[in-house]
Amino acid sequence: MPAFLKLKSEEFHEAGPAAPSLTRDILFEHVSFTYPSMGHPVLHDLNLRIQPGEHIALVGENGAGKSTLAKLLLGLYQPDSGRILVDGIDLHDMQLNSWRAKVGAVFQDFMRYPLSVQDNIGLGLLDKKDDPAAIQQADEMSRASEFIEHLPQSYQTLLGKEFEGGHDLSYGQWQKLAIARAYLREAHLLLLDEPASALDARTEYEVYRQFRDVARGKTIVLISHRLGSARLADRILFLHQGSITEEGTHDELLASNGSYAQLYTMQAEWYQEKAGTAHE
Ligand SMILES: Nc1ncnc2c1ncn2[C@@H]1O[C@H](COP(=O)(O)OP(=O)(O)OP(=O)(O)O)[C@@H](O)[C@H]1O
Repeated sequence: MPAFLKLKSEEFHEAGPAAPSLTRDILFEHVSFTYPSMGHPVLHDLNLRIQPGEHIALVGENGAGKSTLAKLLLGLYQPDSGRILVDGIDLHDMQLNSWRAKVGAVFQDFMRYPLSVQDNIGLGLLDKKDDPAAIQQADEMSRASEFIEHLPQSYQTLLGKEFEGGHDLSYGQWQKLAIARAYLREAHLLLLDEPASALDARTEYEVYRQFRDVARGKTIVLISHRLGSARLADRILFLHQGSITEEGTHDELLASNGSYAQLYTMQAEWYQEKAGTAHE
């Protein structure tokens, strides 16, 4: 069972209106959220409008609330106060299954299914599961095809340590399959929470760039600590202790010389130093 279904709270609605067929507009209105085990809110009075087809990057330090925001958007948790509207419909009142069917999500704790490569990618997509052309396109986009070609039975290779003869993959290879699976869903909204953290910075950048190019017209929310990938987004939101403290394009945020600019400069210097020592 996918991780996000396990997280699902019992109190969510399965009645109510279905998710709109075309996601036009996502609106966070004064959203606050507190985990029951925490004494203070993780998100405070957050206001955010995501335009249709917009590519958003959510960045900020560890614990700023980025994943929590993504989970609220998926309907895994409900705000304590405020509301999240999709095309004007409160997520709380919507049939969550129909909403999730329109969202392709890759979380840090993505699932690894003890199935063949092909089934791992096409899982739950009856129309796509046996469509090799669609699967191959998704793999090329996620760069999964590079290692699949070298597996003993290519797409039919059985994955997972659970099976005798099952082939295990590296974390980064599993991650590429999860990205391919999300791409194949033809979702209106793609929610990518550190989808490529196990990949090196250059591969992450390439995967995200390709994803962005093929996903034109779809809304993308990317969470990444690598600001080199985040800079490809139409708009970057910098989260600090549960509030959006800076927002704009990469160039605008650099020009404003705030926390984003500092973090970006630090990362750029780090990569330059690393490249320098590699050449010594
Ligand atoms: N299930 C949970 N129960 C209780 N507290 C949680 C839970 N998930 C996250 N938190 C806490 O909420 C805060 C925000 O966490 P969140 O994962 O949203 O941050 P983040 O910005 O995505 O961080 P990171 O960059 O490290 O992934 C943190 O203090 C975290 O410890």
